[in-house]
Amino acid sequence: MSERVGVVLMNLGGPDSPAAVEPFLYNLFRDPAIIRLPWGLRHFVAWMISRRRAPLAQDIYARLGGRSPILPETEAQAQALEARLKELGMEARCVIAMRYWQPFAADSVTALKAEGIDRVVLLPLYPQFSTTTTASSVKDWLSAANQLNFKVNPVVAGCYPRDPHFTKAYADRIRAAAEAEHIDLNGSVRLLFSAHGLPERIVAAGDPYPAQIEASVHAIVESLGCPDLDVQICYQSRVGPMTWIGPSTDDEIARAGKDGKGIILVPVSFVSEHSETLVELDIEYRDLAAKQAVPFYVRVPALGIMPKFIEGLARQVIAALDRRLPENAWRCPTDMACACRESDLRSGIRQ
Ligand SMILES: C=CC1=C(C)c2cc3[nH]c(cc4nc(cc5[nH]c(cc1n2)c(C)c5CCC(=O)O)C(CCC(=O)O)=C4C)c(C)c3C=C
Ligand SMILES: [Fe+2]
Ligand SMILES: [Fe+2]
Repeated sequence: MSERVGVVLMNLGGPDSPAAVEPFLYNLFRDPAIIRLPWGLRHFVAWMISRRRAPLAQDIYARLGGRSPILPETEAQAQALEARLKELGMEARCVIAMRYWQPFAADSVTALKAEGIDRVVLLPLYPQFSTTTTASSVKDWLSAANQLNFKVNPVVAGCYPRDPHFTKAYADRIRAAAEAEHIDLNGSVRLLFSAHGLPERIVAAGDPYPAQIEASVHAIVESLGCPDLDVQICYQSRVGPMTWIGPSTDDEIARAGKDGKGIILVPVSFVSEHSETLVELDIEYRDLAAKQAVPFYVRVPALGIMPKFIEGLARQVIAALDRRLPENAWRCPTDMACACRESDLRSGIRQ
């Protein structure tokens, strides 16, 4: 009998109602990958921060009708991936595990168990590895599988910061946006590659995320093939009083205004739309760009179900299944094509 394959698409998740905002934030801040404190203190701090931040976050989600679109976007990606894998000759069941809101890892384990799945591929929808995202999601899933006595030895597909399908898909998005707005990429325009930020101390502890963001940006720019492109990486979504890596997206928007440069903004760390693209980028930063007299501000859409991107995911899945790893082993699946180091990934997963 042939093996039954399950693919788990992993993302951060988002609240599905105004009442879900505070518990979603609590789940996020009690994650040891985000707040590195002992258990009791971490839960207390998580409770405090989530209570304090909830009203502000509720206002953000109110602009999206009270809920994050990240789950429907991920469901569409799961469906598209399942269909593409089928075309490639692989019958696979694609399910979703969100890190901080439902469906949780345990829900995906229950679904796969009920279907008698015996091979599992974990597919983080984070192209660039971070201990706060990829490693946290994988650890969370392994722990749910263990608790529910689901005895499979999953393989992890990703990170894929330089995957040619992923990077060419963003290059296509940039070209399409420039064409639609009649913008000459060699003219007075700056490409702002805006990635979700990280606290500096997480990077100082060895997180390879900024290096992988740079790897993605280099590959995207290379595939655009415009030698005189004006390119800048920046980091958005700062939360709380910590020092975050920079430069910040708002500072870079102000600098573009001073330089008289229009902006094409590329949300390079995200593959779907949610509050940080639809509110932060499309409303808050657009307003800021207008205030800073930036000549134009065009935001490139996230990849969603773009066929080139889904093709890349399908290939990641197939490649991961070809690598039969020993129990609990982790190897950077992108090997030579990837900027991360195996040792960083190990410490990220095992922390
Ligand atoms: C210390 C806090 C946070 C770190 C570190 C962090 C890393 C990180 N997050 C994403 C992707 C997403 N984050 C999203 C929302 C979100 N993130 C934080 C905090 C940290 N993230 C908060 C408090 C929130 C909630 C919204 C808010 O209150 O501002 C989301 C969107 C969820 C949605 O709208 O559906 C995504 C996606 C990455 C890629 C990352 C590190 C690499
Ligand atoms: Fe975040
Ligand atoms: Fe990697």
